[in-house]
Amino acid sequence: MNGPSIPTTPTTPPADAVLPERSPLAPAPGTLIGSHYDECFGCGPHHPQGLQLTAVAGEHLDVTARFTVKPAHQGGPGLAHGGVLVSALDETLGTLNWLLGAPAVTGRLETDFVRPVPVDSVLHIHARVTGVHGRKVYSAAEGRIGGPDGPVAIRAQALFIQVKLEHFTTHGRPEDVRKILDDPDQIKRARAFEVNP
Ligand SMILES: CCCCCCCC/C=C\CCCCCCCC(=O)SCCNC(=O)CCNC(=O)[C@H](O)C(C)(C)COP(=O)(O)OP(=O)(O)OC[C@H]1O[C@@H](n2cnc3c(N)ncnc32)[C@H](O)[C@@H]1OP(=O)(O)O
Repeated sequence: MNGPSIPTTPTTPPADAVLPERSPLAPAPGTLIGSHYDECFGCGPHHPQGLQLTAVAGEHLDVTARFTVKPAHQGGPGLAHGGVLVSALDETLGTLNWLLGAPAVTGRLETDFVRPVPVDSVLHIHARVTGVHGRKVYSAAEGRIGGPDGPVAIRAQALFIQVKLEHFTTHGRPEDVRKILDDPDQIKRARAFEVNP
């Protein structure tokens, strides 16, 4: 008999997916994409144990990001933990949604670990949208070490699903949601999405 069903939806875009224009609200090419939430594990500047990843908007529907592997990120001795690297790619892929002007969450993320990443390495990440189909955003990323043109250490393909802001207000722990709603700066960032959902 068959075992439990495993989701097999591919993360490559279907033939009728489109590559939309950048949102008019997208950060200009070459500018830093600010953190979407100060306490985000991936990009929050106020998260002391977080990855504190910074991402810069590309010319098209693409971003570049840098992540420095610290001793706290070890899996094997002196080597980055694979799950931490996946988080860095997930976060970078998430920043693509600023270019599309609509919030989205990861539905599926497939990763190839190509070579080990030592502590102190800078992972140079490039991520791009590969297609949009309704609420589904298809994307891909690779992380290189030794420089932006160095060898690929990790690559991923993802499917993000666009959601309304209520996704966060409904499901988040109430005290954290309340803190955001009480912070005019954070609201401004969230509102940037609402103008062009
Ligand atoms: C004023 C408020 C202030 C708030 C401020 C906040 C602003 C923040 C802004 C931006 C934050 C970005 C944060 C980035 C952080 C990095 C990214 C992450 O790590 S995100 C966390 C990890 N991901 C999750 O926690 C998702 C958990 N899953 C879900 O919530 C649902 O399953 C969801 C939304 C993904 C889908 O649920 P459905 O009910 O909306 O939609 P259905 O109908 O199930 O799916 C739509 C289509 O997508 C496919 N799909 C869904 N999940 C799939 C999967 N896992 N694999 C393959 N296909 C999937 C389905 O087959 C369907 O396809 P067909 O339209 O029928 O062709």
